[in-house]
Amino acid sequence: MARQILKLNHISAKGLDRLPRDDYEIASEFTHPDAILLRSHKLSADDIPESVLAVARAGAGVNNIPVAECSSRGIPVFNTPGANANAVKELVAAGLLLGSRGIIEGIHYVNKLYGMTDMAELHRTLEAHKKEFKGGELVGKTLGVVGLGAIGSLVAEMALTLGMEVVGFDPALSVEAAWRLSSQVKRADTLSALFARSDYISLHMPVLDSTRGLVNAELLAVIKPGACLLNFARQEIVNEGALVDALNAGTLRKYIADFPAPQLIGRKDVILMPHIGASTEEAEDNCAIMAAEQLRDFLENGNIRNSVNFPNLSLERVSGCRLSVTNDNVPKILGSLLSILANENINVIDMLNKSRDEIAYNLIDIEGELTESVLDTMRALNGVVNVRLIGRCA
Ligand SMILES: NC(=O)c1ccc[n+]([C@@H]2O[C@H](COP(=O)([O-])OP(=O)(O)OC[C@H]3O[C@@H](n4cnc5c(N)ncnc54)[C@H](O)[C@@H]3O)[C@@H](O)[C@H]2O)c1
Ligand SMILES: O=C(O)[C@H](O)COP(=O)(O)O
Repeated sequence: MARQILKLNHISAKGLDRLPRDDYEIASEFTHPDAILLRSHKLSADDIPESVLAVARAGAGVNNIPVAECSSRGIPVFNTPGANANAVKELVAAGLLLGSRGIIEGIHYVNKLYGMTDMAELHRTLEAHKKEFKGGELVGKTLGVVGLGAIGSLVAEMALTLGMEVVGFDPALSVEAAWRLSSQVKRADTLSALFARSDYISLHMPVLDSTRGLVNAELLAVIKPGACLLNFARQEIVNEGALVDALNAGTLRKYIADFPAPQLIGRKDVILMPHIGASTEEAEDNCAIMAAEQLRDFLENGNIRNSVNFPNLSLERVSGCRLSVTNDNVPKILGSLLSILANENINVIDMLNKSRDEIAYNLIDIEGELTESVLDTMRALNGVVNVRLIGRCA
């Protein structure tokens, strides 16, 4: 029977093609879907039917998904790290230019001259007014990059090529991300230090309990006067009241963001875009392909790549018959599972077990006949969250 994928956003056809239609049905409504594929759709725990085995986010941020609830139900949540990073980097480059030059104001001014038909008069008018749109250059200015992951590291690199000084802050920098980073990126010891010395600040961290409202009145009070803040990460990271106060006080010269909010729209010192950081053909294809492939590998093999709540784990198939078991990360459960199999004379020919926080996940390749009642015995074990039989047993 074909697996059913509930698709809650537009997903690029190139990604959906990775789920062959003979084996997968894809639609925006199913009562008992096997998995959910989405982008920024706000998913609540109540919207996830019991049948769902996995949730795949074609994109980076997972703050629209109830990840903790998924973890307690044994549902891995996947995302696509880095797949849209270049698209965001390019928009940040545009943001830096919009923040340094009178480009938007200049374009508005020219549009207002619609109907001026005399070329000489048009020329005179433009030349007389262009001083109103003078800007500054980026070269030699300092960009502070907050969060040096997939996007932040590309933004840092891009700014260096524009001749900017780059200072970075990331308290949880992974070793892999550190290797990617140019040695020219200077390290700020604290966020306040970064805010105090940067002419431009670009945010590139996820929304977490630790980052929600992180850019607050205290931080904005130490910002270098006349600095420009770019937010292509998430609105929730910036305290809106404190932001408006800093703009009104003139300490923050400009706010450029991908997340419009009612009290920011229409301000001269704010440039807002409609959450288009990842809206390029290339990024949409990359994210959709990665999400679909990860989902398929999980549904067909139990392998886990790029999950935000489960351990990453991949085991080559040596038999047609595989068990995937999710359990609480406590002692003795794996032993009990293996005893049940041994008592049934079922041979384990390969297995892998990994844990992450409170979750342990196992792939167990077996030989022998496995009945539904054995599976139920395993499911009934204290601490076992779910047991799935993948493939057919002999
Ligand atoms: N505007 C858009 O369309 C768009 C597109 C993609 C991603 N995003 C947002 O950008 C975020 C980052 O994406 P990414 O692909 O670079 O993710 P990533 O996981 O590769 O990098 C995030 C980095 O933030 C760091 N970090 C965590 N807490 C921090 C803190 N308190 N201070 C500083 N750094 C901290 C992490 O250590 C990590 O290195 C996403 O979570 C998403 O919210 C927006
Ligand atoms: O976190 C992300 O990947 C971005 O915010 C992109 O969101 P989107 O897929 O809805 O454009």
